[in-house]
Amino acid sequence: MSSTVLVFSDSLPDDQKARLAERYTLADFSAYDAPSTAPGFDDALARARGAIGVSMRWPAETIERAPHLRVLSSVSVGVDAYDVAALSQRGIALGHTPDVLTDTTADTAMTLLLATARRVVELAEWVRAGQWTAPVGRDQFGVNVHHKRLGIVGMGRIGQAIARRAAFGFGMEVVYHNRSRKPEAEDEIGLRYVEFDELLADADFVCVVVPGTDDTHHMFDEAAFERMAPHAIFINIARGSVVDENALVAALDAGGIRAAGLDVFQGEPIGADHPLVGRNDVVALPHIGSATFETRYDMARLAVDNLIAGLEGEPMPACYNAADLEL
Ligand SMILES: NC(=O)C1=CN([C@@H]2O[C@H](COP(=O)(O)OP(=O)(O)OC[C@H]3O[C@@H](n4cnc5c(N)ncnc54)[C@H](OP(=O)(O)O)[C@@H]3O)[C@@H](O)[C@H]2O)C=CC1
Ligand SMILES: O=C(O)C(=O)CO
Repeated sequence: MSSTVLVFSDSLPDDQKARLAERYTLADFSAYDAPSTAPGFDDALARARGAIGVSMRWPAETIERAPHLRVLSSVSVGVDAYDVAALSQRGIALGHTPDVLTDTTADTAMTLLLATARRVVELAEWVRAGQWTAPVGRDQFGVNVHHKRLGIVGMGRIGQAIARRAAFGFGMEVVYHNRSRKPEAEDEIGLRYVEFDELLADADFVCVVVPGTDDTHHMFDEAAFERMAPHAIFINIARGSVVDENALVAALDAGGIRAAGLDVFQGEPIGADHPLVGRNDVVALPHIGSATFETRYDMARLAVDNLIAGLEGEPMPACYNAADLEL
């Protein structure tokens, strides 16, 4: 009898799903927005040897109800939705999708930088509302991006891709803060390492691209926003959990920072009544960092590669907890 694979989101194109279907019995919950409450989910979880998808939380309690699970393959690079310790303890491999989304996510960060600085969304809406009745003046001016100082918090794969775009494309001075120094990136891109507080105080743009973990939870709190300059623009392409959203609203309201460009929020999806939506000093996007046809396809293919390799006992191309499993 073939192994059961649980598909828990609508993230696999047909050809990639077919690669799984020809090897395994699929328990396919991709039609459900909330698969974990769908009829038959608990039975499928109890049978599954593999699971693949994104945007569903896997706390220890869910993992416990999957006694046969060997491989959990996420169609994302971030693994904050999974209890990694509980997976590793059970010897379950966690696949993820680094690298294939790096450039696309960096492009989205630059989009937010430009959109906030040049007030693109606000002014496009202004045109659409028929308010462009005379040449623009100071009321419509933005601020320059080129040759300004960008502070990046989190100099990993995506942080470095953003830094290259900013330094080589826009002539920006890039400073960074990270858990560990990145000497090669410093040399290649011309980066300068600074302490977190110095970065906050001196940057014209602050962009965060760390993973969502206990350590990074509310890294951007009231004190962090207070250290930033009133002209500074804050960009979050990482996870909503890194920001205390009440503190961000307060900083914007008080003129403590100029604007924010946000791709991610604490509780996604958010509604039109969210305090960070509907204001001209915020560009709010629906978590589209990696959301292009090409990149989402590449992510799905890598996630399927991970799942098949893991279930067939071969090395997975990208196993997040490989080091834990070797212990
Ligand atoms: N908006 C979107 O659609 C997307 C969002 N993301 C988010 O971006 C994150 C980063 O992705 P990626 O660049 O590929 O990951 P990487 O692991 O390559 O980079 C993360 C960096 O953050 C650093 N870091 C981790 N914790 C801390 C901390 N407490 N303080 C300072 N630095 C820290 C790491 O340091 P060190 O090198 O020392 O380990 C690492 O350099 C993902 O985890 C995901 O949450 C990713 C893709 C799309
Ligand atoms: O991969 C991730 O972690 C995302 O947030 C979406 O691509």
